[in-house]
Amino acid sequence: MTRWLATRSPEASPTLQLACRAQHFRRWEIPRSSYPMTRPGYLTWRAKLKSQAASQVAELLASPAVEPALAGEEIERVAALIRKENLKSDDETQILEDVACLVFLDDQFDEFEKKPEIDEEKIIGFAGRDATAIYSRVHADSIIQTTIPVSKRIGQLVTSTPLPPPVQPPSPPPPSSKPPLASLISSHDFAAAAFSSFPAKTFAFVSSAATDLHTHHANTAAYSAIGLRPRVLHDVTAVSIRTTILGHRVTAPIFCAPTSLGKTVHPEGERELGRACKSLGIAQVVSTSASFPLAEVMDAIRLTPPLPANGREQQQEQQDIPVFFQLYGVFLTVDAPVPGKREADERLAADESTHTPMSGTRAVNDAAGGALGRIMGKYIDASVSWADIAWLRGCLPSGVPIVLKGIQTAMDAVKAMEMGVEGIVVSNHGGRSLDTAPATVLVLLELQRCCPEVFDRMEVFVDGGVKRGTDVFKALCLGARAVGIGRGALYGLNYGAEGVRRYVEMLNDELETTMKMCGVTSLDQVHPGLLNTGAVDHLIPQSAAEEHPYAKWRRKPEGNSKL
Ligand SMILES: Cc1cc2nc3c(=O)[nH]c(=O)nc-3n(C[C@H](O)[C@H](O)[C@H](O)COP(=O)(O)O)c2cc1C
Repeated sequence: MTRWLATRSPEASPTLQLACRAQHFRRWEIPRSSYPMTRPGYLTWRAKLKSQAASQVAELLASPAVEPALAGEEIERVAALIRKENLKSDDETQILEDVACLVFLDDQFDEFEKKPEIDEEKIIGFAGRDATAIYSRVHADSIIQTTIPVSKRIGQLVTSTPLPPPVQPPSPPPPSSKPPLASLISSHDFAAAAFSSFPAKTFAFVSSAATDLHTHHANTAAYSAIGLRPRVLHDVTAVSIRTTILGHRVTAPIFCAPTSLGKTVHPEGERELGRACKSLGIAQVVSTSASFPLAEVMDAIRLTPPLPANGREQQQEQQDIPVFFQLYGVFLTVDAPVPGKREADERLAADESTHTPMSGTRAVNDAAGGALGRIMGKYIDASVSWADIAWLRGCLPSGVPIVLKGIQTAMDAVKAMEMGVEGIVVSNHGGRSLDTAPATVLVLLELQRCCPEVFDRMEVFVDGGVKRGTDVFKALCLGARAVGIGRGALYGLNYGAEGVRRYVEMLNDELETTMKMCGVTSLDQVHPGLLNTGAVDHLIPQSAAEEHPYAKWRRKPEGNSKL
């Protein structure tokens, strides 16, 4: 359906695209045999299919799991299209009907024609009436004659009727519906723009998270559940959000978290992200699964001219922008010994030419799908353990910091501190690894409660679900040195470096506003007392112990059972 929609209507609106993909939603639930094999039976069956698919799809689209959320009118429009309302007067409904017909011609016509009950008159009727009408609308004889080779017969029937002269489709195909960058003013706007303009597979790969998405949603929801305690009557004329990360000065406590396969979003992928980070004066962590080798990312960064210094005194920082990987430090991701099960990514086949030069692995599809996330599974070593941290330290030149990314409990934060690493990222991979793992801001609270000393002995970073300047502020109040942005940076990258800059500057502005409203002017003034965490306190473990607080029963080893 998607392919034929692109042919029939390259400029199809996002709602039409959705309706097109969803029009046969759970069709198998109402088999044709459940209605009499007569024409009235057929028509009733079709009407039932449409109304059931429309209401099920509307229900699904309204669920909180759908991100970014769709407006009620958009959902209603998708449902109306699936119901094929106003077929004669609504151009989009007509396009949807045409696409269904084209799919039939392409895929099912030959089988249909062979059925004994289908006589010549019906075929000629269908070809002369329906197919010719579509043909006239599409205005491109190549569609029927060349791209449906199996249906030669229909081609003959159609082309034997008088037709308007073929008109070439507009070239080049118009760009997908991407709103102008200047119209985007929130992280949600960027996500919506990505939804309407990324190819379906790219959006599935970037936005997806593990299984039922609980952790993915909890990351953001936990920030909303924490309240601010605004303080008034402080002089907040000038605020500074500058800080340092592992000894390097940066203009904001925000960094681009490592994300793989940047080319799926922008042809210059991580190189373009690097240009944006350099001109912003913020840190970038480059993934081992980047679309470019590290040296090429570094070249792009080196060649990026610094922007003129602005109010945040960027110029000095631009000489010293930390790129973490193997230069300024090593971020070792520890929360994904195996890839998470990301079903939205799994369901759509991957482009098998997608590969990651640093790991040397490539996308592969099979009957179950083709998650791009599987690429990582091909080189991750599930046997890596704490002992390897000491080994890694021995391999690195002295002074190169190690940061463990993916710490999710006080126990592991303490262990990391004892191993002497310079930093940790409290992260659950943006909810992409293990569903129902805790929201990361709650893990910061756990560290505050159970092992506050870690904040003095290492730099603690956090990522996951940060969508607002208030989120950044809350993380910093709870001891984070800086926050990582994963998906958001890729949604910005949809518009190139300029988009990433707009995205980060938008968060910076929101952060500054929050600081002013809370009566603080620099990041060394933030502290947990500026927050009300009452709504989540009961979720925070009481100690850094392995034991469950009260459930003590343990399974007996096999063989000792008295039963
Ligand atoms: C498309 C995508 C690819 C990612 N690839 C990596 C990766 O290669 N290595 C890694 O440590 N984390 C990876 N992550 C996780 C991010 O570094 C980060 O932890 C997460 O995205 C933060 O959550 P957020 O997207 O809600 O900001 C990836 C995340 C996304 C969305």
